[in-house]
Parts: sequence; structure tokens; C-alpha cells
Amino acid sequence: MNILVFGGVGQLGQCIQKVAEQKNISDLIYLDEKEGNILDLELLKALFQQYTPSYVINCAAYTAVDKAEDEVEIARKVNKDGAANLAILSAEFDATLIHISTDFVFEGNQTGLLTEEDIANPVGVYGLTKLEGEIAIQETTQKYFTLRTSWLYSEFANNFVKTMIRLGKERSELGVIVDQVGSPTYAVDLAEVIIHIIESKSEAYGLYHFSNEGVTSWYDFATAIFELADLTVKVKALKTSEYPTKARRPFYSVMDKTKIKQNLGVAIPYWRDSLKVCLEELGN
Ligand SMILES: NC(=O)C1=CN([C@@H]2O[C@H](COP(=O)(O)OP(=O)(O)OC[C@H]3O[C@@H](n4cnc5c(N)ncnc54)[C@H](OP(=O)(O)O)[C@@H]3O)[C@@H](O)[C@H]2O)C=CC1
Ligand SMILES: Cc1cn([C@H]2C[C@H](O)[C@@H](COP(=O)(O)OP(=O)(O)O[C@H]3O[C@@H](C)C(=O)[C@@H](O)[C@H]3O)O2)c(=O)[nH]c1=O
Repeated sequence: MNILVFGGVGQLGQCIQKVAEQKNISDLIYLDEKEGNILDLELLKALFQQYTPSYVINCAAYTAVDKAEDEVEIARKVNKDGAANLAILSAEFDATLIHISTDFVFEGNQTGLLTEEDIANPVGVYGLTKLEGEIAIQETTQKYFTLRTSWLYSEFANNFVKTMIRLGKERSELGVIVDQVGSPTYAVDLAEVIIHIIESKSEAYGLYHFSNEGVTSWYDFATAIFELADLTVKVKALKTSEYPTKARRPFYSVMDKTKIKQNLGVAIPYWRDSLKVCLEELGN
């Protein structure tokens, strides 16, 4: 069984490699942007013909949230057209597509857990193009799992946890937004879910929410990172208006995970427990 992993050397791609190695699964082919550019339909066709994959995992994305505001065209190409290309070929070759989306598809002005049925209304270009990608997949193929996740971090690539540790070693004081609330997700936990979908041969296709369990703000997340990493940093709680960024971000994006727990039978770790695991991996 061949499994193609696009965006295979990004943060989540590396987490999938880690989990697959731990489980001795060697059917995955990890493609970087050059080997598996999801915008190059001819290249993709050749890959599908060569490998006739049973599963296609799309970890490739344009993830620079602020930069996307100025680079709408490229963000849309990667997040929408690239996802659509993989859906077209997955349908043609009868492969199951596992695609990753984001909590940033939500407007974030309501409280209460957000379900897969709640209306998405993104406030920024990144979230909008990711939503367009979700829709393109849903309209193109039937055998797909779209996993919406939030606030991904890990020992790999760039993410909020690694940024905080770097800044915490350089500075004694740091301002972090307190009025944006969500759920952090250890990308290795998400990788476990992806591998579980494949190993279980689940046919419960559709849209799913997955994050770690629990709720926090970026301020509380940063405070926990410093506490668990044993770094003495004074964290100042800032309002969003006191930390201006190019892109707007949802104020509230806590997702309901009932569907994934019921349909796929996954157990979900509490975010602080997973944060501890990641910090241990990072050597803190
Ligand atoms: N990071 C987060 O906090 C969250 C991420 N997500 C979603 O999870 C998924 C994985 O994210 P993550 O691993 O963190 O992101 P990364 O940015 O670490 O990885 C994305 C990868 O996609 C590659 N890529 C970009 N354009 C193309 C292309 N045209 N063809 C092939 N590969 C391409 C990038 O390569 P290069 O770097 O060389 O451009 C990079 O290696 C994405 O779908 C993202 O939207 C969802 C919620 C939170
Ligand atoms: C570095 C830093 C960030 N912040 C704020 C800005 C922002 O609101 C929040 C997170 O900042 P970052 O830029 O690290 O993260 P950001 O890129 O906004 O994270 C998002 O990425 C995309 C890809 C997703 O899909 C989302 O789920 C989410 O994880 O923390 C501070 O308040 N202080 C700081 O020193």
C-alpha cells in the first residue's frame, strides 16, 4: 500500500514521519515542495501513475497568516487550487484523501463549542483560502477526511511554542494576547489520528474537528510554556488591539470534537499533558 504525503517535510509532515517510524510503517512517501508541488498537475499525475496510492495526505499549505493578506493569489493557489488538484486525482485513482484545515475558517465572535455544522466565516485570507480548499475537496471527491485543527506546535519547524522558548531565553518580559481563545494541538497527536484513520481503514468519510482537549488563550499558553520549560519570564496580558498584526484572527475558535471521538474512536490528550511531552522532546 502506497501513501503519498504532500508537504512531507513541513511541521506536520515531520510529525507523521516520526509516528510512522515508531509504528514501523514504511509505506509512506514524503514529498517536499519540489518533488510534489501540488500546483503542478502534470507532476501530480505522474506521481499518481507511478505509485497508485491508497491514501494521499495533504500537509502542504500556505500557512503564513499575516503574509497571506498581501499574497492572496499565491495563498489561494496553494490552499484552494492545490487541494482541488489532489482531490481530482484522488477521485480518478480511487485514493482516500486526508486533508488538513484550520480553526481560522471561523469568524470567532461566538462562544460555545464550534461543531462541523457551524457556519464558517473567515476573517482573514489564510482562513478564507483554507475554507475554499475544504469546499473544493467536498465537491470533487467522496473518499476524503478533512481534519480541522488549531494552534499546531511540535518539536519540528516553526511554531508558537518554539518562538516562545526562543524569545523567553532572550527577554525577561513579553506581551502576549489574552483575548484570543482556542485549543493548542500537539502535531504529533494529530499525526497519530492520521495514522489511525489509515490503519483502521475507516470509511467514515467527511469533515472532522480535532485539537487537544481543553481551552486556553495565547497568554495562558505562553505562561504554561515558560512554567513547564522552567524559564523565568514576566508575561504581560495584552488585548488584541495592543498587539497589531496584519491579519485579523478569530477571538474564539474552540472546536467540538464529539464527532471524531464517536466516529473514529480517538482518545484526545489534554493540551498541558501534550505540551509537557513536546517540551521533553525539545530537551526542556
Ligand atoms: N501551523 C498551525 O498552527 C496550523 C496548521 N494547520 C494546517 O495544518 C497543515 C500542516 O501545517 P504545518 O505543517 O504546520 O505547516 P508548515 O508550513 O510547516 O508546512 C507546510 C508545508 O507545505 C509546503 N508547501 C507550500 N507550498 C507547497 C506547494 N505548492 N506544493 C507542495 N508543498 C508546498 C511548505 O513548503 P515550504 O515551507 O518550502 O514553502 C511546507 O513544507 C496545513 O494544512 C495547515 O493549514 C491547521 C491549524 C493550525
Ligand atoms: C510571537 C507573539 C505572538 N502573539 C500572538 C499573535 C497571535 O495572535 C498569536 C499566535 O501567533 P503566531 O503568529 O505564532 O501564530 P499564528 O500563525 O497566528 O497561528 C495560527 O497559524 C495558522 C497556520 C493556523 O491554522 C491557526 O490555527 C494558528 O495556529 O499570538 C503575541 O501576542 N505575542 C508574541 O510575542
